[in-house]
Amino acid sequence: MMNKQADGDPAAVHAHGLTVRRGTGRTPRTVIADIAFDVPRGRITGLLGPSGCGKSTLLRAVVGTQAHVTGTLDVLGRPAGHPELRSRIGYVTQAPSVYDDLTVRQNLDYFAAILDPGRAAAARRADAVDRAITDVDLTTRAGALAGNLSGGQRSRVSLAVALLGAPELLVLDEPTVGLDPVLRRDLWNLFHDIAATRGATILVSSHVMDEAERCHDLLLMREGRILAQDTPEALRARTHSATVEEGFLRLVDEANTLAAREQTR
Ligand SMILES: Nc1ncnc2c1ncn2[C@@H]1O[C@H](COP(=O)(O)OP(=O)(O)OP(=O)(O)O)[C@@H](O)[C@H]1O
Repeated sequence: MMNKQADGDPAAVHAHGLTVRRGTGRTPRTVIADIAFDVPRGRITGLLGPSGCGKSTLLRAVVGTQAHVTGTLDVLGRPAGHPELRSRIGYVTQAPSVYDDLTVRQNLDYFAAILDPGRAAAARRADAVDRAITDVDLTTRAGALAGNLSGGQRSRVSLAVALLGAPELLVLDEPTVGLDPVLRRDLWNLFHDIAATRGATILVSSHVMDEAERCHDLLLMREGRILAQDTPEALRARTHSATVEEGFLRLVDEANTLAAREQTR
C-alpha cells in the first residue's frame, strides 16, 4: 500500500516493517529492526542518530544498494532498487566519489556522459553540467583540479554530481562530516536552496544533533530503530526541551526506562 501525505501526494519514501540484516556468514546481524516511517516530498528530512545506529544502512536500502532488506520500502512510488529509480535518485556517499586528477568540470562531464550518453545528448549534458556547477556555487572553481579543492568544495563537487540527472530525491550520507561550522552552515543553506529551487526531496543523515534544527522533518534513530518522527518544533514541544538534542536524550532515557521495566516483568 502506498502511503499518502497530508496533502494527498504519496510520500517520497514509505517504509513499513522494514528490517535489514548485515554481515556475512550464517548469522547476519539485524541492524534495522522492523521500522516504519515516511519521508514527505519536497522537504528536507534529517536522519539523525549516533554513530553506528544504522543511518548509512537505511540510506543504502533507500537507494537500493543494500542486501538483506525485508518489509515494505517504496521510493517515489516504486519498490526500492527498481531500475526506473536509478535516474530519479541522487546519492552522495560518505566517501566523495570525485577524481582528484580531473577538474571540477571534467568530473561532471565524465559523470554526465555516463548518465546521458551519446553525441546527440551533448548540448543537454553541457546544460546539466553548467546548472549543477552553478547550483553548488563552484562556477569560479570549475577549471580547478578536484585534488586542489578544500574539503567543503569537494563535498560540493559530489553534490553537483548527484544533481546532474535532476533527481527528484537526493540522499546525502553525512555530507557535512569533517567540515568546520562555517562550511557546514553554507552547505545546509545550499540544501535549502536546492530543495526550494529544484523542488527536490532531500533525505540527509548526520550524527551532529545541532544539524537537526536545520531540517523540516526529523527521523531520530537509535540502535536500528526509529525513536521519533517529527518536526524539530513539535519534537521540542512534545519533550519540553530547549533543543532537539535535549529532546533526543529525553526520548532515549524514556526508551531505556521502558526497556528496564519490560525486563523486570
Ligand atoms: N559491512 C558490514 N557488515 C556487517 N555489519 C556492518 C557492516 N557495515 C556496518 N555494519 C554494522 O551495521 C550497524 C549500522 O552501521 P551503519 O554504518 O549503518 O551506521 P551509521 O549510523 O551510519 O554510523 P556512522 O554514523 O558511524 O556512519 C553497525 O553496528 C555496524 O557495525
